[in-house]
Amino acid sequence: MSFLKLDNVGRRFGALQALKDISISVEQGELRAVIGPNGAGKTTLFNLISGFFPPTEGSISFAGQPITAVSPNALVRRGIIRTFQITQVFLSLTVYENLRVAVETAMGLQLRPWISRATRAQVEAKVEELADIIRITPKLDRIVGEMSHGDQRVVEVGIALSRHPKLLLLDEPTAGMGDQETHHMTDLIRRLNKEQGITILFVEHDMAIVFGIADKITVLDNGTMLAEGTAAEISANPRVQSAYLGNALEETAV
Ligand SMILES: Nc1ncnc2c1ncn2[C@@H]1O[C@H](COP(=O)(O)OP(=O)(O)OP(=O)(O)O)[C@@H](O)[C@H]1O
Repeated sequence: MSFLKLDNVGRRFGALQALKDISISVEQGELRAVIGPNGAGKTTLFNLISGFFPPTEGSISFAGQPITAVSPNALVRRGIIRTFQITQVFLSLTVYENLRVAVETAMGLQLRPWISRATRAQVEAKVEELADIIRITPKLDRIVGEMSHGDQRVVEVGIALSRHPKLLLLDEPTAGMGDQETHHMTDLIRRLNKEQGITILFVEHDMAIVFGIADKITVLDNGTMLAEGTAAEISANPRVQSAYLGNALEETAV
């Protein structure tokens, strides 16, 4: 059984057919990249999966349950987390404080006037665990607003993790990052998938990253699904080459 399944999904905005006849199956534990030129429909696809708006055609299921018309908040509770959706990075707070607020919120503690010492210790342990996973421990006392863009996005991922995602949707996770930050984020994505077992769908323009880490790649073009397959299959697909990859493939020498 597919973990995430889209059956003939389409989305119209008035006269514009932004997505048409999209059928995708993602297995549990998969690391799936979604690629395509600007306007191909990648963000629209994420909006549909995360419940921002429903498809105008077709159906979506997750973990065997239909989710076609389920609200974003209900989907978060079911484990579908899109980074910005729950990302409330407080720029004036430290990394530690941001993670602590996220953990307290996830544990339903935010409205409690008083938290026991045992619960406080539990929160602290969880914050330290998250910091360790995202490799931010040395920067826990830094004010988030004073950190680099790359570090801020890593903190966002840490906050997303506090909600125990089963399916994590990352929209251009390395956009605007330098080499070192890109490497950190790419390594984080891979570890979340391989070590934490989180199924991940990510939109990415950097083909070296896509071909380097994705188990499978879905290629969208002009609202339709052009191809789906492993890196080797996609790089050998003539339709993909002519529609999108072209020189990018030669440059990464896949
Ligand atoms: N809410 C909306 N209302 C109207 N049109 C929309 C809406 N969202 C997306 N579109 C249109 O749907 C098409 C697909 O857009 P989408 O943002 O999904 O593409 P994309 O692949 O994410 O592009 P990019 O790589 O530039 O982010 C575009 O023509 C866009 O203008």
